[in-house]
Amino acid sequence: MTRQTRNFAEAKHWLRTAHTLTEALPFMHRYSGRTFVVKYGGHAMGDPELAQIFARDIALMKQVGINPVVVHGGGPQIARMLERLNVKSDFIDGLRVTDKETVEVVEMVLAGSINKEIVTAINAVGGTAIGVSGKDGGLIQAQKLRRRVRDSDSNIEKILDLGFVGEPRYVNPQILASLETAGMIPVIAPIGVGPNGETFNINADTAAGAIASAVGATRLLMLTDVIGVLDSQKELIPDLTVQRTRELIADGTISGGMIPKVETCMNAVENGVDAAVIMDGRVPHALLLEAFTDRGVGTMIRRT
Ligand SMILES: Nc1ncnc2c1ncn2[C@@H]1O[C@H](COP(=O)(O)OP(=O)(O)O)[C@@H](O)[C@H]1O
Ligand SMILES: CC(=O)N[C@@H](CCC(=O)OP(=O)(O)O)C(=O)O
Repeated sequence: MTRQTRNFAEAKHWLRTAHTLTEALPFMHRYSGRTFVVKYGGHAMGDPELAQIFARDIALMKQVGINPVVVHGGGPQIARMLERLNVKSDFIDGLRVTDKETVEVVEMVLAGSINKEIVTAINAVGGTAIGVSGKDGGLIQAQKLRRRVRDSDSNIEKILDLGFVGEPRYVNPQILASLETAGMIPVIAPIGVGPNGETFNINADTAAGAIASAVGATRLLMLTDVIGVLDSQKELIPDLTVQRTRELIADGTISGGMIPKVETCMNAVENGVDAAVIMDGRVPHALLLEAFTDRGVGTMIRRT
């Protein structure tokens, strides 16, 4: 690249670039040494160009002193593999009913191909990423998810059986601290290990929330394929408190797949995470905009 600036337009472009860099400096200071847990959803990782930008942003965060921890999903990718293998799959309340055969496929796709793709992409742009599943080092110790539901006909409460769907019981922060000390970026597949060595399929949002709380993250960033939480007029809500979020669930403004997402965020901010942001993973460099500018993107949820 030549160091000569050829004309006025070019000079203006470089000045803007310099301005952006100086604008980022206070944020780099503020977040140096802090942990950002980034949930990278299966829908957000569909586009190869965006996947490369994501990898670059994660490597850059690490380079400037933030400690990024990536927790990935892969719902659509699991669905494709199950279809190829002719295994039927159902969802209840946004969670995949997971029998023995399904959990093997889930682990293969999440801890195998997807995890290594993300690791390879980050390493290709100069980061040092290490792929782990919740089984490695006992990182995510899980138990069978027990969710109470009320039968609409009999009005009797029962426990929903989703098979090998798990919920985190304990996240071992030591493993992540060791990787941080060694300058490595953890890339975590949301697979948990049970008390008897069972494999559990954990919703990636839930896993990211539990990890963020366990390490006392400064931010939990949830990359999805909507711009954030929308109000009843379908406009973006930039900021929410836990109380306001509960009201929006109660009045039906927040519904469907957004409910477990905001619940994860509320849980995280009530358990030591400074703030959680639901943001659009389809926007190039959404992570950098959130971390290094005062024009955050998406919806930020705080405790109060
Ligand atoms: N108030 C709301 N604001 C934004 N999205 C909402 C809202 N209520 C329901 N949703 C739905 O939640 C979906 C996001 O959840 P989901 O599809 O489970 O995300 P992911 O696959 O990234 O985990 C949106 O696509 C939208 O259809
Ligand atoms: C229990 C459960 O539903 N697990 C999810 C795990 C992957 C995931 O959560 O991926 P996304 O973030 O891309 O949706 C599943 O089997 O699809």
